[in-house]
Amino acid sequence: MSEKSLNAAGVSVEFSGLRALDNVSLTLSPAEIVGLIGPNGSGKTTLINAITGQVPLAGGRVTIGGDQISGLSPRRIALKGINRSFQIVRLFNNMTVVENVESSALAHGVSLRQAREKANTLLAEFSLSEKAEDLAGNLSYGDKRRVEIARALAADPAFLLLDEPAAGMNEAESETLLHILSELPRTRGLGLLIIDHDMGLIMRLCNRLHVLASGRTIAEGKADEVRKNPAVIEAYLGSEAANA
Ligand SMILES: Nc1ncnc2c1ncn2[C@@H]1O[C@H](COP(=O)(O)OP(=O)(O)OP(=O)(O)O)[C@@H](O)[C@H]1O
Repeated sequence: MSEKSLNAAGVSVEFSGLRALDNVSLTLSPAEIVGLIGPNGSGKTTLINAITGQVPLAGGRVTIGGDQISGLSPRRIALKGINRSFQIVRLFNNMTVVENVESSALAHGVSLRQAREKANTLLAEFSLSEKAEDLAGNLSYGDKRRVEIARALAADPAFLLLDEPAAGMNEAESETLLHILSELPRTRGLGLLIIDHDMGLIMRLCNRLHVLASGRTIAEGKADEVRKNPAVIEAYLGSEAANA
């Protein structure tokens, strides 16, 4: 378990002259859950892409415990302890559920036996044991999402960055997911960064919020305070959410 924080400092990203992120700074500590929110196109996914090395930085740096990771390949960054999920689920549909989770552990250098053990433990934790031998492609949407998170955890990350993990889930599925995610900081000392448009889920899960609008940070801090911030209400939340 890492006691080091993940730190994005003054991060900027440009796409053909468009500044998608402008001087954004965010810290994620072990065992905390931060919600990354903002209107469509405000730069949330781009910030995850910048941290995980999927897009190059036009400015700033990303460090873990002071060691620079920006500039490394996505694979090297993953090996430093950062894992992520995508807006659209990415699984090996023709492999079984247990093979999907196992392959992620194997890619991080454990033996086949250890990988199988780890996969089985994770599937039990995620109430997916009964589906271990099912083809991943045949699962319901909510189950696929959970397998994706189990896959990410099989790599034993110190930080997990989730891009709209509850998108497309029904109420029961998102309730199960919320329960699983809320336990991770305590059980694994994991730092979680979560993008989601479901403010109910975000408010129940997150200790802190970071709000982007047009690629810039417009507010950050304790969830209760941020949701009352007039700039946030104007840019994003609407008075309804602020009163929730
Ligand atoms: N690969 C890319 N090439 C060009 N422009 C991009 C690319 N990725 C993102 N953008 C642009 O950068 C801006 C930020 O996009 P991003 O996907 O990070 O926003 P977001 O806050 O995650 O949005 P949403 O809530 O809709 O997922 C948008 O204007 C988007 O069109």
